[in-house]
Amino acid sequence: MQITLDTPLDMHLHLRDGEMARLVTPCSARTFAGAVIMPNLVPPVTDSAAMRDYAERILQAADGCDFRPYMTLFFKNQTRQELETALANPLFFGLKLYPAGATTNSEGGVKNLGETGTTLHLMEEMGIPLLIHGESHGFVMDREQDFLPVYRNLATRFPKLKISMEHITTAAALELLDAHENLHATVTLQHLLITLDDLAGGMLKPHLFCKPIAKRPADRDALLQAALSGHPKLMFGSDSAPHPIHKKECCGCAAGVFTAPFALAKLAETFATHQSLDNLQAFVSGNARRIYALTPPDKTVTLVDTPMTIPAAYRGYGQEIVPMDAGHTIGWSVA
Ligand SMILES: NC(=O)N[C@@H](CC(=O)O)C(=O)O
Ligand SMILES: [Zn+2]
Ligand SMILES: [Zn+2]
Repeated sequence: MQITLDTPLDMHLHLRDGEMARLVTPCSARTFAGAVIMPNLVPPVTDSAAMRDYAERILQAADGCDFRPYMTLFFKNQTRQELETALANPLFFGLKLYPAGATTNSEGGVKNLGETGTTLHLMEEMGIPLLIHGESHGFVMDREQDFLPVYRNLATRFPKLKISMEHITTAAALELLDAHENLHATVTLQHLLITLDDLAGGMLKPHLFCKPIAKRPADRDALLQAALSGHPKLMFGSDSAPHPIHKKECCGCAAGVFTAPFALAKLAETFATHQSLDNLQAFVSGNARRIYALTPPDKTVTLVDTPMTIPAAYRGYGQEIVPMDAGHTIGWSVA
């Protein structure tokens, strides 16, 4: 069996910077035609000059692969002038809103959602998408569900604003997705496959630890069914989020799961297992292209049911990253 995908897109990706970016960027750029690049560097990418320079470093690191970085700015109540400057860069995609402290490198995020209205109005008027890490500061298993009223409120107050609920992990978020025309969502590979049990039900698995935390079997099953069915508002966003091994295998494990190099192969295996290969194109590209009218570079990738073993670690440029399912064999690979 095999499948050829047109212009695969990763709608939520962390490429980091410096040596780490040099190691991980090709892992995505080899198979994806483009990706939405998250701005949570230290310091975060808040202005157009930083965004332009970061895009340049990413293109350098892509090492000749035809790969479009769809750049985001870290939400900071940007002014009309700042948004106009961003829009002048053809690689600019949208603003990413992090509640302060919700996840890795988000300390500079939004402290008071009540103060975001002016920028959100401008974004609605200018057609700039809003991407949100939607978690409260409540109990860890409830953080996404707690945040759903915020999504509902924003979707209602700004009906023309395209809002993406990033990396959804609950059946409740899927329900909300269907309730508002201007809500869209990304979902990761790991949240289609694992539950909290895989992370913490036995020996603790730091390489499966991310935010939002993996949830219940019923949530995982609902997300998987939605993806397999080619749900038109659900897009693949790996949230591939590399951390050096010493930040994961330690006391105080950083949140983030690294999946970029084999994400498409694992998705093909998953969709094939559930006789849903026909819907993979929509999930990894078609939905995103339609929702955002994207025109990524022409690129196809063929996946075949030839097994591959996920490496124990990815090494280079003085970096070492342990991926999800290190050392496991999966049934599909890139041809
Ligand atoms: N998902 C994660 O657990 N971590 C991401 C940040 C994020 O997407 O929330 C990271 O940058 O490491
Ligand atoms: Zn996030
Ligand atoms: Zn992320």
